[in-house]
Amino acid sequence: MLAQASFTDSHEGFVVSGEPRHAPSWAEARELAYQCAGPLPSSKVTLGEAIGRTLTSPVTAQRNLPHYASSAMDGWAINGSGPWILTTAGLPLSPGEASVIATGGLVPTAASAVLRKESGHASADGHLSLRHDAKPGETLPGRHIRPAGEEAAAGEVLIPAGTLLNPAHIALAAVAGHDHVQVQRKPRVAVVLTGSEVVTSGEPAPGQVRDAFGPQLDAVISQLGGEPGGQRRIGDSYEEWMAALGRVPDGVPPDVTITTGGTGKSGADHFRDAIVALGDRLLLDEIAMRPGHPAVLAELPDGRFVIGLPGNPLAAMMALMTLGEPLLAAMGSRPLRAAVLMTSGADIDPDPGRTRLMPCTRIHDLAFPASRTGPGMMRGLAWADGYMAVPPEGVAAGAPVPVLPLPWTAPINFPDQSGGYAGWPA
Ligand SMILES: Nc1nc2c(c(=O)[nH]1)N[C@H]1C(S)=C(S)[C@@H](COP(=O)(O)OP(=O)(O)OC[C@H]3O[C@@H](n4cnc5c(N)ncnc54)[C@H](O)[C@@H]3O)O[C@H]1N2
Ligand code: MOO
Repeated sequence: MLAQASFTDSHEGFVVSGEPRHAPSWAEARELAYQCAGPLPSSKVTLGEAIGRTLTSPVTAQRNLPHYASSAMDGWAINGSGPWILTTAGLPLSPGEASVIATGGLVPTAASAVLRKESGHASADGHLSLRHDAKPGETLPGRHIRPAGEEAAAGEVLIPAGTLLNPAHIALAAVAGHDHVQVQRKPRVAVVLTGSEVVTSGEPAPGQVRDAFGPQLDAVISQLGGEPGGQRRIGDSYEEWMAALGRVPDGVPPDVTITTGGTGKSGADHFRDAIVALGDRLLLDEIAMRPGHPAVLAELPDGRFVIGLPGNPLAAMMALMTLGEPLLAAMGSRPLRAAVLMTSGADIDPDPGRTRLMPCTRIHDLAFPASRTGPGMMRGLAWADGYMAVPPEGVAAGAPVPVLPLPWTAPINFPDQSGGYAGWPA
């Protein structure tokens, strides 16, 4: 299995049991990134912090919910069918007595019902009578009283473990008296942006490029279930790489570090050398896919993961989907998202030996490759509904092709999850 595979120190090839082999396929790389990490431990958070998180311990009703019988209306607590003598609010009622009560108020002992304000008439001399136009049944026992335990009995599970918490879950936990809940911890993801030619504002001069990652990568990390753990910029030197990868940043260390650029194997690219010098385990070096083939996945001796994304912007985003999405899903205890089979709207030529990840648009339930999708381009991805994983043998128009949503398109563009595609034949 790939999980047992490793690289030679010279990075010349992927070896399994001493035998050189080709770079893993796109599907193998996704699977390896998913299998290499387990769920992070849970953490206790305040209710306000818990929305959008996955609950790891059930929330139970510690006592009856509501815990006292309360009035559902503004009016009077009554004992009997009337008329009644008004008495002090809150005191036990004798037969024929009534007292003022507000919605949500504690129903006094021996009250048989609550009479709505619009159904009764209180006279100046302290008597209460039923109005002639009151609805039938207004004085029946239990009327307009919310009994204790109506919503849940003490001990009942209100929110099971595994629930993705929405605002209503949080309100439910609050009314049940909880201040904190146990949730799945999100992986903290730090970003190291490399390249002395990369500038962060304005129009770049010839030989410079404007940073495509800094302004958006943290948002994508959040959409993939991670917690952004800070960004750092370095140049291209080996020393800078060593410092950025080796140093545990102040405060909470990241669970994952994502780097951009420097994944090439030229003398100018130091990512691999730094990884090896730090004693890291290269879990994956190169993927048989395009773009993004130089992507790397490594594990540091202290258990932190490093994802090396290529510098070309589209290549980096496709490599992030291939490695980052599965890794963060595994750490967040979420399933690996399956591709959906869609019908290709176009013929796509073979590209022997590698999967092509092509941003695509959905038109009348057909998937069409987007245009302007060179490895360094962003225009195609910007308008895409997802990306196709085109197999090495290509795909004919009208034939099925696996398609995955992008983190920012998932909720709206892929309603039909039937025919989910779990893996690519190795
Ligand atoms: N001799 C070979 N050269 C290259 C190969 C190869 O196989 N043999 N592969 C090409 C492919 S494919 C890719 S992808 C890149 C990988 O490059 P690196 O990861 O080493 O990245 P850099 O060389 O640092 O940068 C590549 C490209 O991306 C631009 N870049 C870098 N950072 C940013 C950023 N933050 N925002 C926007 N653009 C960025 C950088 O300026 C370069 O233009 O290698 C190919 N070469
Ligand atoms: O990974 Mo490179 O961008 O194929 O182009």
